[in-house]
Amino acid sequence: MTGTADTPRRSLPWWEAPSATRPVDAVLAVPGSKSLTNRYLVLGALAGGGSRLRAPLHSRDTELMLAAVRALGARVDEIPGPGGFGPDWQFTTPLPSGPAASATPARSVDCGLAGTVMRFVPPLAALTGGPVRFDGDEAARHRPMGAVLDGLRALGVTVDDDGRGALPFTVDGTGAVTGGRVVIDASASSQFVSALLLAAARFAAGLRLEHAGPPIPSLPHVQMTVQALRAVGVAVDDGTPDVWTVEPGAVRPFDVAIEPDLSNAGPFLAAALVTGGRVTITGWPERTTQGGDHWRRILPAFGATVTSGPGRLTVTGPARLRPVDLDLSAAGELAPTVAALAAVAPGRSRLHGIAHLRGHETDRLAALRTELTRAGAPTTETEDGLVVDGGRLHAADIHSYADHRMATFGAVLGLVTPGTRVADIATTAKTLPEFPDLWARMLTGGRSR
Ligand SMILES: O=C(O)C1=C[C@@H](OP(=O)(O)O)[C@@H](O)[C@H](O)C1
Ligand SMILES: C=C(OP(=O)(O)O)C(=O)O
Repeated sequence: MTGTADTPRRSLPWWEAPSATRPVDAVLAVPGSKSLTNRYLVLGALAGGGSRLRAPLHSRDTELMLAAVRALGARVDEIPGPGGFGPDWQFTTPLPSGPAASATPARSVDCGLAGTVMRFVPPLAALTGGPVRFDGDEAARHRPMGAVLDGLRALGVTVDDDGRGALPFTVDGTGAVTGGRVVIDASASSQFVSALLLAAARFAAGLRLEHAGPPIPSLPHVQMTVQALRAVGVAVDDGTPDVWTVEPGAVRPFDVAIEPDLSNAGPFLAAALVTGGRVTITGWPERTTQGGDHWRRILPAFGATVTSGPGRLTVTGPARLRPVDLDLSAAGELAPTVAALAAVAPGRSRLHGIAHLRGHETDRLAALRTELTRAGAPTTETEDGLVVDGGRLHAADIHSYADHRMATFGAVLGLVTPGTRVADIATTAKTLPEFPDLWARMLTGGRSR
């Protein structure tokens, strides 16, 4: 997979983005959270047998995580689930730990373009005996991960890479990790912290993790990690900012229902705003650590009305969107959808706190600047965000850079610009393979589940 903001891939099929002929009015269920699914796959590999994920997300990122924990020796069965989005996953055997019985051939983990796989799995690999080679898509080799590799080295783990602090690399586990104190700079990704915390209860001395550097982005995701660990009996102290202590101990088997992915709900909610319509997402949790819950604060800034009832969230669009000035540091993964809304809102919008998006699936600040400008919303990059002059969009061919959220960003623009095409809509399979179908259902006033 290649393509940067300035040299997008050119040979991909184009998707004719449907435009909205009337305000959308739909009630939709979205599949499970990528972030929760991949955390519980890691925790299931560390817990005793029997752990079950109900209604997990089935998508490229989660199938890659499943394949990774299986490659490391965990056994996971598929069990028919009640929902409409695929089977449950049940662990029968966790990861083997301790030294390899004899010299084992290197196992390999394909990270695809999944940040959660490339960051969360190396500490697991260190707990198993023998070498594990990690690689992924070409674009994944540009995503930062030096803090995880250096953190593991500081904890006594052997890691071989080519010195760039990125894929590909090999973790040569002895079957045990000493653990102790480690200091990292997690300003490029909250996943660096989550990665080390998730496996830490199995380190002999546990972990005292300290962050030193500019602020950590996406902090709700760290809170999600802490909460998931506590739910499976792991003692975590997060009482001091930028310091986490994890006590060594067992990870308890669990039975967990995965919440819907609230970040993936975003483009559907955005459809209500740009068409002056109404969209309800079912299964919206009352309390959650998902960054996608920030839609409740973000969408009203554009003039939308957000109401929630038991297990649902309804968004009603205004007659005309207002421009915004938003700090998205807590929920950077929402930025492409927010940028699409800013492009529709007449006037100048400013998005900040998202410098780390340069290390996401693609350099998202460059990609958004390029595509917004192409579609008639002149956009400039700042040190940590974007300035978007919205309100005068026209049809365009939107490049998606192998980035699921750039593809759904294009779909939102397409609602209000007949003739818009989006490259490689299939890239949405990273976290939402059902996207084109759900989008079509939304536009025909559909209900799902
Ligand atoms: O831990 C997680 O599940 C995630 C953390 C965030 O990463 P960053 O901190 O790199 O933004 C988020 O953007 C990503 O989509 C998922
Ligand atoms: C940044 C994202 O993904 P990843 O988990 O690959 O970092 C994302 O989904 O927006």
